[in-house]
Amino acid sequence: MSDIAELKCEACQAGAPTVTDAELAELVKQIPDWSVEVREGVMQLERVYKFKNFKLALAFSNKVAELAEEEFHHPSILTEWGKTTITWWTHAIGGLHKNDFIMAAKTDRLL
Ligand SMILES: C[C@H](O)[C@H](O)[C@H]1CNC2=NC(N)=NC(=O)C2=N1
Repeated sequence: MSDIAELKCEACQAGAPTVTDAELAELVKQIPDWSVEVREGVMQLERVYKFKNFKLALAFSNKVAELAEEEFHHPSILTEWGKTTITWWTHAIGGLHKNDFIMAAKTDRLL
């Protein structure tokens, strides 16, 4: 499979399908450091990035925020001392769209 970090997010509206189980199984292979979580019935992608202090964690959070604005797809970003937790899902469809996997792969590239 080609590198999904090279793809752009596509427009996604309510009614678009969430990824199928087969698609999920293929896509997660490209983002091995991410875990799939289910919160209140909503499937999400999550990764915790570790840093040496708060300032470095915040700098990374800000880079992710810039990426989110570029692609107009936005994560949950939790900045703490020494770590940033990024969570991707697609609010409009209450689950995972290919966009979320693209953004997870792009987030990894910001490190
Ligand atoms: C109005 C606008 O299209 C929506 O709020 C966009 C913006 N960013 C988004 N980000 C994410 N992660 N999911 C969405 O459904 C989403 N929708």
